[in-house]
Amino acid sequence: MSKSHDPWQDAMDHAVAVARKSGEMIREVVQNQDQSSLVQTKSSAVDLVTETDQKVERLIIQSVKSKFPSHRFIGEESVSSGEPCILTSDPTWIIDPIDGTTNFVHRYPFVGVCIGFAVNQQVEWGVVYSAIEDKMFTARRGRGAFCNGRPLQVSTQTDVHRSMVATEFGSDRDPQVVDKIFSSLHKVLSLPVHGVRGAGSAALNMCAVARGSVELYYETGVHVWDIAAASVIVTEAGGVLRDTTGGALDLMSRRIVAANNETIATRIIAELEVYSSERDDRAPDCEPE
Ligand SMILES: Nc1ncnc2c1ncn2[C@@H]1O[C@H](CO)[C@@H](O)[C@H]1OP(=O)(O)O
Ligand SMILES: [Mg+2]
Ligand SMILES: [Mg+2]
Repeated sequence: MSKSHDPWQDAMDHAVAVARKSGEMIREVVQNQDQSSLVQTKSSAVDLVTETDQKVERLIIQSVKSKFPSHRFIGEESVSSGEPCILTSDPTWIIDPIDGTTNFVHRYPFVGVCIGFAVNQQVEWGVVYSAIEDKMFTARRGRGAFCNGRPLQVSTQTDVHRSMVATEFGSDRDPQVVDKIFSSLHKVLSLPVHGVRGAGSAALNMCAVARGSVELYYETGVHVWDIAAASVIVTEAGGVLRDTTGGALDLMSRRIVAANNETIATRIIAELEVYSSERDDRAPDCEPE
């Protein structure tokens, strides 16, 4: 695919520019304002949102709309305020303005601005900007994955006992869910693996797989905006994507495994508890009372 024939390159260039601008806004707030008293909660007492999440999402959507008026959007904060979360075959920007809001609020330095772009329900490119670290992760389908312009490659490790695994505790504190999280964690740790880490951002955990820092990342409860942009970064770096059931990844299913290769993916998936969160694309009319 030559650059001149890529219909989506302009959109990707725009995403890189607006992600950088968003990152500047985020850094400004982290350096100059205390967010701890300004947070609001969403789905649970520990699912946080700030004015900056909303401002950054508005900045991204407004700038894209003026340049690409026919494109659609799925944005974390727009969905939160009632917009639909349906991926059609139209060109769609999938946005998480701050992935790692809890980190942002606590000044823990891993927050990602995530912008993915799907056409015919396939992610064409993804941009994840780690704003505090100033690392721009990018990937275009078929053209490789990069961090600040340098190519990314997953780890070549196939021995699970020499692997490092990333996961998160999520925002659901239902005791049954917490039990399942700890059951999986117990089994994975006891394999044993070298270590378990979590950046506090689904997207940055996936970028850690892409750059070979961890062999695998798994989680249940993620949303499409957490994983869409980073999904193509993982595959273009040579990695694989799965559902925690072992089947193909479904962006709307709230479950993900991103791994360096099939061997590690299969071995870890065998240890994971499979459970479900409500799908992202559930029809609002079908919601239970
Ligand atoms: N208390 C919490 N701890 C960890 N992740 C949380 C969380 N609340 C929400 N999340 C979201 O869940 C994702 C997967 O763990 C994170 O990337 C994060 O995305 P967010 O910051 O965009 O909300
Ligand atoms: Mg997120
Ligand atoms: Mg977010």
